Order: sequence, then C-alpha cells, then structure tokens
Amino acid sequence: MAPSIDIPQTVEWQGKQVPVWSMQTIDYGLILSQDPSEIDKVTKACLEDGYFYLNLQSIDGRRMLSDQKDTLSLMKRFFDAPIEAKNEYGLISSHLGYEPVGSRTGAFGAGSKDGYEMLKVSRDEIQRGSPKVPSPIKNNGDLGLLENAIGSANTITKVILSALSTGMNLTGASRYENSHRNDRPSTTTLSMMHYLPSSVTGNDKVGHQKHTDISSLTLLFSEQWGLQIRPPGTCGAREMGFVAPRAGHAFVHVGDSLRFASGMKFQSCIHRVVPFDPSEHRYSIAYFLRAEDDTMFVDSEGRYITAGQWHDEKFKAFTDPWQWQAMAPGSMILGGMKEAGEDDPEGEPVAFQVEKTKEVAVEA
Ligand SMILES: O=C(O)CCC(=O)C(=O)O
Ligand SMILES: [Fe+2]
Repeated sequence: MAPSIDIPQTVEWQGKQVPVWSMQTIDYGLILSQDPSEIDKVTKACLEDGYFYLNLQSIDGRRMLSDQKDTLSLMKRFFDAPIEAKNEYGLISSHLGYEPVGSRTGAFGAGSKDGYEMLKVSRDEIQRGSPKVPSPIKNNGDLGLLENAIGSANTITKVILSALSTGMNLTGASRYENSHRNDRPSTTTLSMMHYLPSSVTGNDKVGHQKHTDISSLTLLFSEQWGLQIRPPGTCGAREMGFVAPRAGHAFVHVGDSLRFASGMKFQSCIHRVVPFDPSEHRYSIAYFLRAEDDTMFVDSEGRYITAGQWHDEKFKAFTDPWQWQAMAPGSMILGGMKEAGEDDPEGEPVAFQVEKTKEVAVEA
C-alpha cells in the first residue's frame, strides 16, 4: 500500500480557509532509471500542472537532502551577518550576488515591496572555481558545501530534463539536455532566500510577487509554509492555494524557458510567497536550471529570441518599479500563462493591503 500523505485540503490563513493543492509525487530513483511509467507520470504532470513533488528519500536523492540541510545552516549564518558584509559586492550580475529586502515588487502587487533578502551563487562561477561570494561564507568549507549543493541540484534537474525529453519523444540534438550543457554560458544559479518578519520590514514589504520563473526547471526547498501556486485549469487558472512543505521532498516546477522550448505544451507554474506566519523568519533554497544563453525559442509575445534575452528582459521587469513593470509586455511576468478571476477571491488580507489609488507619473 502506498504510504498515506497527511496533507490537509485547506488551511486557515488570515482568517480564511485557503486551498492546499494536491499534486503528483515523482520518485527520483525511478526517473533516474528511466522507468517508463514514471517518465509518463512526470511528463503528464508538466503538461497538465507544470509542477510536482520530487521524492528524494532514496539512496540517489539523500545526498541532495543533506546538501540542502548544510545550505540551510550556511545561509542562516550568512543572513545573520551585518548588512555591510552581506552586501560586500552587491548584486554583481542578475544571477550572482546579494539583493537586499525591498528590491522587487511584493506579494500583494502594485505599490508593495518584497520582504526577502537573497544571495545567488552562479553555477558557471562555482564551476570556474573562484566565485565572488561575500566574506561571511568565503572559506573553503563553505565554498565546498555550495559546490556540492549546486552539483546535486544540477544533476537532479538534468535527470528530470532528460526524462521529459524522452517523455516528449525527442531524439538527438532536439533533446532538452542539449540546450543545457554545463560548458556553455547560462544564468543557472542557486538562490538562497530569507523572508523577514513583517514586524521588521513593515506591512508594505512582504513576500514575493506573483510570477512564473524565467528558468527551465526550478528545484525548490523550504521547510516552511508560504509558497502559493495557481494551478492551471481548463477554464483559466484556479485560485491561489498553498504548497504544503513535505520532508524529504522538493517542489519542482516548470519555468518559461521549458514552456517555450516545448512549443507552449508544458505549463509554467504561477506562484508567489505570502507571509503564512508574519512573525517568523522563512528560508527557502531554489536552484534555477536555465537554458544556455544563446538557445533560441519563440516567447509568449511570439518573438524569436534567445534564452539570455528573455532572462535579461524578465529580470528587468521583476526589479523595475511597479509603474514600469506595468508597461512591460503583458505576458512577461506570467510567461504568457492565462488567468481568470482573482488570486484572493475574498479580497487581499486587510493587514497587507497597500494604498494603490495614487496615480504616479512615470518618466520615460
Ligand atoms: O521562496 C520561495 O519559496 C519561492 C521563491 C521564488 O519563487 C523565486 O525565487 O522565483
Ligand atoms: Fe519563482
């Protein structure tokens, strides 16, 4: 008998019952062995939902789980350091360096700011052996640990990519792995995030705005609640609901690049992060496997562009003030995914409502 999964169907948040979405669970050991029915299952999950849980409890996945635990303690130590030390190099490039709280739009849209600080370590840099990481985590032990975490996450996401190529009957050069080679430049990166309590940031700096990822695949770890998704449906995306954290599992989702590479067949996952418990510090680790910079695809605006250009344009839209974000191509933030209805059908939580009525002039 399959082990029972103790995930509630709804959870109380801000005085309301909010859905907790169920999803497929994919076994990493089985896809590593190219098990035909697991390959069908993961392909179907990406075609229909755009996300799934990945069970990493077998011998092949447990190394990643221990790398995740090590990364968690490393990042807690890093985020405890003084801001001058964390920000030693600032944001060196979009996929490398430190971003302080409030650099982007927040969970409740226009007018709000995000409530997290973030450190990104690029795979290309770690591969070259001399990543520019700030002094609090610069010793050899820390760099070795980051290299292990990036190596494990890179292997896992490529195993999934390979299963998806097989599931989509791709052969030779058209397989997805062939546009994700390690020796070609890409913006692939490990991102460590720390969401601060709203008593520290203020109620106008909370969470992480609704978006789809730039990446091909995102491998996401958090032991804490807060992540919400909008599952795609036949009549438009359903309402925002939580992803329950599951010990021994990662949450994996498809990003824009793989959706574009699949000819819009895979779903790109719409998600955001809200303060589930506004008084807690929340930590998450995301590995963004991204296509080689010069991979070509047709984007959600119908343009034939490179993965590098999609990354740069969308990253700019993420970090632009919301007034400018509103002027970016309509499909950019959600990668062309369609929505119907409100994220929060009963209205946004009162505690986090921001004033949105003021018209702010935008200078061109
Ligand atoms: O913190 C999380 O759980 C998700 C972060 C996220 O969506 C992102 O960095 O793209
Ligand atoms: Fe994301």
